[in-house]
Amino acid sequence: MTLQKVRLLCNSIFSALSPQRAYVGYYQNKNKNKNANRNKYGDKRRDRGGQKQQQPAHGERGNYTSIATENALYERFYKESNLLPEKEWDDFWGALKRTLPTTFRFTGSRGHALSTLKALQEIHIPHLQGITWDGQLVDPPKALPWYPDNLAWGMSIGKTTIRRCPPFKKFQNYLVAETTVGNISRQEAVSMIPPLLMDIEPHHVVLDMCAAPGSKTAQLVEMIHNGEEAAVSAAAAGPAQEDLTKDGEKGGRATGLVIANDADYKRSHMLIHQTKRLNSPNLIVTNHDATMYPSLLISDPKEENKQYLKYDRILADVPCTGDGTARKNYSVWKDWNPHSAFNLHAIQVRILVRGLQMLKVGGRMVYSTCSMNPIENEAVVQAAIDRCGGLDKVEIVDVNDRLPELKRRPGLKGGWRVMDKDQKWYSTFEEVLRDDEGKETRIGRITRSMFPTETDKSDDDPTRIPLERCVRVYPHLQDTGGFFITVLRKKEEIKAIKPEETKTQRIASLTKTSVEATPVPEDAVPVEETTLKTEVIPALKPDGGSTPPPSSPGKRKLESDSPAPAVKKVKADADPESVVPEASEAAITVPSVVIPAPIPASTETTKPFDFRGKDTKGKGPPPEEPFKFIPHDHEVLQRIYEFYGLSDRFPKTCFMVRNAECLPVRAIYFTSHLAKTILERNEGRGVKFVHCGVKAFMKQDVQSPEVCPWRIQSEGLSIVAPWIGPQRVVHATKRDTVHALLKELFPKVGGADEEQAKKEEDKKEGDAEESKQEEVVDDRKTIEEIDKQVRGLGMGCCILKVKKTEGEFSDDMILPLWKSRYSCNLMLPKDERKAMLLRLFNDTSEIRDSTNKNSHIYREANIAAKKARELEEARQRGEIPEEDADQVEAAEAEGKDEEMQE
Ligand SMILES: C[S@@+](CC[C@H](N)C(=O)[O-])C[C@H]1O[C@@H](n2cnc3c(N)ncnc32)[C@H](O)[C@@H]1O
Repeated sequence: MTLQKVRLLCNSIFSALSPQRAYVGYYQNKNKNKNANRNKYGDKRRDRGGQKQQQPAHGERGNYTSIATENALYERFYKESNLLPEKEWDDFWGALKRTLPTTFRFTGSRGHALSTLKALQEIHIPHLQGITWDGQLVDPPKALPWYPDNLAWGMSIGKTTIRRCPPFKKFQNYLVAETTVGNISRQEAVSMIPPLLMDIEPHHVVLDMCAAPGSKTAQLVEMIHNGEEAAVSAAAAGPAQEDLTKDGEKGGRATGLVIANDADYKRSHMLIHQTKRLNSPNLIVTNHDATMYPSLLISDPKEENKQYLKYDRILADVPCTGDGTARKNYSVWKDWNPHSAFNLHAIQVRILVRGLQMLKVGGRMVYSTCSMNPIENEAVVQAAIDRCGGLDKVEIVDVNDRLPELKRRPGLKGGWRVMDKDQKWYSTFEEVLRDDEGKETRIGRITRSMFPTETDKSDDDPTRIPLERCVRVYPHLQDTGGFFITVLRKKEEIKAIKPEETKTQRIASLTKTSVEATPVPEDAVPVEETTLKTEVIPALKPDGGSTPPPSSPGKRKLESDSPAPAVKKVKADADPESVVPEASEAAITVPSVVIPAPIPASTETTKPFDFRGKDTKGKGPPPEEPFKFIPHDHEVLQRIYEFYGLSDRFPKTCFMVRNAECLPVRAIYFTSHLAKTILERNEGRGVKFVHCGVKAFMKQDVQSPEVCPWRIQSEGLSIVAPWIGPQRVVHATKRDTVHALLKELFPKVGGADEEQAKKEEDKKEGDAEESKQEEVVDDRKTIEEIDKQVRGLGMGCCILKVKKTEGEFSDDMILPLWKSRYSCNLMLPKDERKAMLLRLFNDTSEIRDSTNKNSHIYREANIAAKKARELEEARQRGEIPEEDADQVEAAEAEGKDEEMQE
């Protein structure tokens, strides 16, 4: 296995097992020196009084009773906020201090997820009931009652028990195996809620505005592909005329699209890793500031009446203080303060407003945070609805009847207060103004929109925003983190966005003088306004967007020691191409690209923080490789179609490569029609696309001209497999067949007659060494059910179709197979084989390699693998230019069979 592959595998295992830790890791790196003395929970093992903390038992999950889960201000804030009835306080606070149970979700298509779940329910759960360990009853994992189809589970058992207690140890092996191959994803329970309330259908165009690390994006993508397997199978089996959908996709494929975006360049790449395992051609990843997300062109750029993409569904899982994550995030206890939310409030409102602008009329937008603070929640919803023109334009959807088993509390109708940095409570903005006495210390950070506007309105006042329709989830209700969700529906097109109140205006109301009469130094303004003639997307530069994005807080946790952005005024540069055409638009005010510092003023520095994790003076990220679609009559595509007998109903126009010359040299990717339209129409407009397409075919060196050098890449298997002609398909139904293929590397095909013929041929050629090797006895058995079929196949890549049959398999399966001269081999990594053996056969024994590696059967693969290793080493020494890297990949592919054994 090459170093690069080892690195990639480690990364994906790491992020699959623990997306949250992957995120924390990124920030931990940034703060490496500062945190050098900290333990794995982020504390210094000392409480505030300097006492050494008690260490958790070796191997046990961090127990928050043993580290300082105390922050008097955090406690006071929520106690005095009166979010909950007094009698619930102890439960709430007690839950917040306990370690969060581990929760996980079965991923992939519904059918696939259900079959992985079946193994849990049938093989493991029966053995995990009524077990006592160290004299205590151990809780078995339990399905989260509110999650559909039992596809999400939780467990509170500690690691030591899992390791030592045999039934749990076996269960742990299953969890690790399935997580490694991406069938199970660890995700916090509350974080699974927002996508479930979005009502996504396979034709929807969905935008995930703040998507990294991508656990919710994964849910959205799965929803887009819901039912696709069955639809594609039916279409492939049915007549050609019936499967053309209105959106131009044929063959039952989902026509929708998910665009996942994150403003942080590094985190947008984390997003790619997280979603790659889904192998979706209906996904695009972008890297933009969501407050100014660009309008994407979908009409021909030359057309006069330009059309821009509008979304059926939008998720804004915005950056927030994350104070609902205290059960897993030690920094909340350490760093919480009331003013962290102040700067975030403005960004959150802008993200929500921008989302509502881009939403289709009738479309749904979900706003969520993992904070419990009303300033980041109800206040944001209220302000965004107001800025969009009120309840005529946007309504809050009542989702009380959804997920009936989910325990929740209604949003706050009003009455919340704002605590300033001196820990003083304010009920109205006017009180702040009065207190400020012209010193302008408070109003710089506290804005009018943070206060409730609906408190005094009666329930039947039609102008009252029904904030109680928002959803609050508290830790003690069902042993989760704290979370906030609101579902919004756009009722009418939003023609104008009401301006945010500027600091100038705030000061004007304070001093009771006119706005004009109150000059304010520009560099002291944390939030700017720019009045433009039309609704504008950010200035997109034709350089592919190398302009650094503006600063903003990273994830929900505020980085109190990150360098803060200098507050500066940025010109909102109206690109006429980027304007959303809206009839009768008068002057519309949009926020400029200035984003306030995410941290208290006292820690601000003048050095701008760059999302890319580099100083803005640095070079920035490398430009993304362009996305170029291959002409449908290209000879390479013709060869592929011919070799695999691909149906004419499979689209030839959606294959692309990642090089400016549009040359299929190494990998060919497949995308959906809509993704293609968006990539092509927005080329050169400065939209920062960082990912799209599923690797469908990879080039490799082949010895014989009749073998197609383009093998099907496992990522693209489920996309192309239904359309492959009979000449490259092997059929199986029996459990024994699949078991033998998984269990053994390179099982033999062909009878003794062919073996003998080969030996004689070798002898004739006088290959002494080869003859010597042939003397080694090859005692492998052929696999009866497929032996004849495989013998009849030409060499090269093919697929194994396993059909569900009574008493054998309950689900259909498709697996990649490679036919060599005298053997065949499933092209599956060892981890995947092991997971399947465990899932399908409850078999944990080692994979057999009864082959003689020196025999002629392996010679070709061994040579190729050696060549691949040498080339990779040379590349690492810098002896091979990157443009020749495809040779390395090809050699690797050739040696893939051999690699599977390593
Ligand atoms: C709460 S996290 C999102 C978690 C994600 N939805 C998930 O389920 O995995 C917020 C994300 O917003 C990103 N972010 C912060 N400011 C942003 C902005 N102005 N525009 C877009 N993304 C932003 C952060 O980099 C972070 O990845």
